[in-house]
Amino acid sequence: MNAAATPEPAAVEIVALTKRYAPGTPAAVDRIDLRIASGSYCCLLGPSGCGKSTTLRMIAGHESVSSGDILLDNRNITNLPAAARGTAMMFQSFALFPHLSATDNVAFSLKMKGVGKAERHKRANDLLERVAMGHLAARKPGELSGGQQQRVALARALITEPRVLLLDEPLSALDPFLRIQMRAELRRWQKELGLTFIHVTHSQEEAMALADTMVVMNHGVIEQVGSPHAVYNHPASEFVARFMGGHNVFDTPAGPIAVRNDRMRIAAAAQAATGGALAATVTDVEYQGTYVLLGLALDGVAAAGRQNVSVLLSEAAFLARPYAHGEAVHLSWAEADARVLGPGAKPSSERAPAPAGAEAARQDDTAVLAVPF
Ligand SMILES: Nc1ncnc2c1ncn2[C@@H]1O[C@H](COP(=O)(O)OP(=O)(O)OP(=O)(O)O)[C@@H](O)[C@H]1O
Repeated sequence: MNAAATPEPAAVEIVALTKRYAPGTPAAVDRIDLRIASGSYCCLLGPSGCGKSTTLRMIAGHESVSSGDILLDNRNITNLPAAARGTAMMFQSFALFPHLSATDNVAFSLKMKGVGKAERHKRANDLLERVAMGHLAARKPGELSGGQQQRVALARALITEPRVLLLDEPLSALDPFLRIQMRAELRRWQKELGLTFIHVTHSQEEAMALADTMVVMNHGVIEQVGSPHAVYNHPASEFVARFMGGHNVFDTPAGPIAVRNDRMRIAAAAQAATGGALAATVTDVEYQGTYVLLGLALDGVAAAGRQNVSVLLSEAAFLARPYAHGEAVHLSWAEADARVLGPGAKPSSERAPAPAGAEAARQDDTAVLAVPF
């Protein structure tokens, strides 16, 4: 790649994409449809085994497709070899050659293509300059920090002039501090390069920090697609609300609802208005600095798995009225903060007609005193 030139980003379209590893087994990826905007940062997110890496590998051409299509700027790349697709992959472990310098690692694919030494070294060093690694170009991977290795891995992926960069858990080999630092760098590079990035992660926090578009997957299907703000504020299903965290799910006569834990209203049991607020007991008080996280158990609720509720208070609110372990309280929320949850996506074999709207926010701000059943 000419370090000064930025290739046009490409839009990726996935149509009814399916992967079944063996006949008779459930599909690892089950008829998913997705359009990823050109020049955007897309995160595929979901629990282990949900099919996100399989999806990425099919886009990369490292895994065959059982059925469906993958288009890159309207060009059907489904059956093209990996090297002919216009994609490049950056792996979790960076997969650098330990015996080669940073320059030779980056230049490797050009060498395979028969590009002369002077030319390939120039292009590799230009790219290393671009990721602020020019001064360490002669070092081998073992002489570089994790973050520096990641920059070399990025330069190596970019040397093939990809239109789309595919990143498979690119931060998970780094320690937590470096992970946050490199996350910011990835985002900056994506904006600077203007490329389409598709990044697989199991971390909600990472996806929220990076993505223009989040794709939440479960059991081989897509549960929800949207901006981090949209997904966090309007989870489409109970799975998304629980997987994203920071939400409580309650059963109500109208169906399950989600309420963000920072939108919960809490009052001492003695002060609460009678009639309907949920009685609960504080089971845990966790100081988090800016916030204090209260863990609570609902009183007298039989439904397994939904008894535990969390409430996030600002430090100031908590200091103004500290709650103590074992204290009896009442919980409620404004109706505008309740999100009605749809049934969630199902694998195509079980798929029912589209769920009803996922959100039932109202304009009024009256407290709902919903009672679980
Ligand atoms: N090579 C394979 N052969 C058979 N089954 C596979 C293979 N690779 C993955 N699977 C299965 O396909 C499903 C999806 O796996 P995949 O690796 O795509 O999930 P993932 O969401 O990326 O999970 P993780 O975060 O653990 O990597 C899982 O049930 C997995 O066991």
